[in-house]
Amino acid sequence: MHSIRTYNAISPTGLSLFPSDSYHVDSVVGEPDAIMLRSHNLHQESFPDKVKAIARCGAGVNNIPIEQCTEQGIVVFNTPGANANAVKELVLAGMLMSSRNLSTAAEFCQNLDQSLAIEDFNKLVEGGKKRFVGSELTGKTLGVIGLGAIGANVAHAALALGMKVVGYDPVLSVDAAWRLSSEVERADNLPSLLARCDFVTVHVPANEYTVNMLNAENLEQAKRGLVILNFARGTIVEENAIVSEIESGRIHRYVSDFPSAQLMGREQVILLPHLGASTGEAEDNCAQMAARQLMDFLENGNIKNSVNFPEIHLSRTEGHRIAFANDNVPKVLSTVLAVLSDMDINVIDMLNKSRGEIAYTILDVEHLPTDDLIQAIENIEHVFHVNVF
Ligand SMILES: NC(=O)c1ccc[n+]([C@@H]2O[C@H](COP(=O)([O-])OP(=O)(O)OC[C@H]3O[C@@H](n4cnc5c(N)ncnc54)[C@H](O)[C@@H]3O)[C@@H](O)[C@H]2O)c1
Ligand SMILES: O=C(O)[C@H](O)COP(=O)(O)O
Repeated sequence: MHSIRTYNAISPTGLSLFPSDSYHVDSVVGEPDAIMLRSHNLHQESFPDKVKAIARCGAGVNNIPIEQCTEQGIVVFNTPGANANAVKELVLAGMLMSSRNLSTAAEFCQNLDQSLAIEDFNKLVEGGKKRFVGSELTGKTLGVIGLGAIGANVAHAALALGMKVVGYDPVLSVDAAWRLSSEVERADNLPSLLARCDFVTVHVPANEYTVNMLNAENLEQAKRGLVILNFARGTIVEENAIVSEIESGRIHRYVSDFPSAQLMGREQVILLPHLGASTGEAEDNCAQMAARQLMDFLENGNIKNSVNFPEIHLSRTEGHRIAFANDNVPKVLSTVLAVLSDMDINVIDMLNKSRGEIAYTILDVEHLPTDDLIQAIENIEHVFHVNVF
């Protein structure tokens, strides 16, 4: 029986994929084999030795101590692209809310004097509307920072609306580059992107390289009337700089999914309660993908969409499976194979992959591995987390 501890509201569509006769899934499991979560912060928590994997139902993994997990041999998964459409739609909503002044216009209507006679009421409506005259998206320029799953979706939707799109992503993967329309122009740096855009949207992960990526220095180069959209993480945009450029009139609107006390109460700021991935469809997609990845790992040792371990898939053979992780240094695999050879154990199939400082091997052997064999592999220097499937 595998036990999975959950945090946050995870879609039942995903949780129901775990067969109840072989999985115990609950929010109160004390010593789980794996953890499944959304934005719950794990940074202050320690993980019992039994924990083998953590699955983030979503994209951002800044709530998980990845380095600590890697040291403990815990495989961390996320679900790339599973909520990208939901975020794209909210970015479009944010652009429309800003360009047509929708939040202030809607608030104006909610506060109209209901006691007025119908003619006076209508006069107020018609008279008031000139305060909210907006502009159209077609023909405007959108800057997209980070052209991964969400950024590419947003870029393509903006092109379809007749906008020009400029992208900035110096670490774009080859796969992501293949998916991107050739109509997306490339900016070499942030100041040049900011200088020519009417809207700028950020879609990069929160990490040490992206803290305050939009800041006082580069926002000084921005075109007047700029709308900035932040559906990535609060830390990516320097709030003090946003506030001062709002006060200078350079920034027309700041739309953020990450509210803070400093941003509240300003007409030019539209705040949402981290709603980007909160659609039924995205929650289902993320939970299903996370559940499938966890099951394939816990049952077969295969790894797909991990942020700290190599991708690896070995189809099951008739044999018995052993998988182990080790420091990515010479001679570990040959030592393991020598142990098998000394014990007269025949290897049917094998796959070894590495990623940075971690190596991971799946071995299918002819006979059921004994405790002595597992102990012998565990005793080899640099090997950690040996599992039998
Ligand atoms: N608001 C929400 O609810 C919500 C939902 C999903 C994702 N997110 C956030 O959005 C982020 C992006 O999600 P995604 O699914 O597009 O991820 P992704 O991994 O598909 O794309 C991220 C892109 O950022 C690029 N990048 C990384 N560092 C960069 C840098 N320093 N400069 C420029 N580009 C850089 C990468 O090359 C990649 O193309 C997530 O990490 C998460 O924090 C928020
Ligand atoms: O990184 C993500 O996928 C989003 O921020 C979604 O977070 P949530 O699952 O807590 O809504």
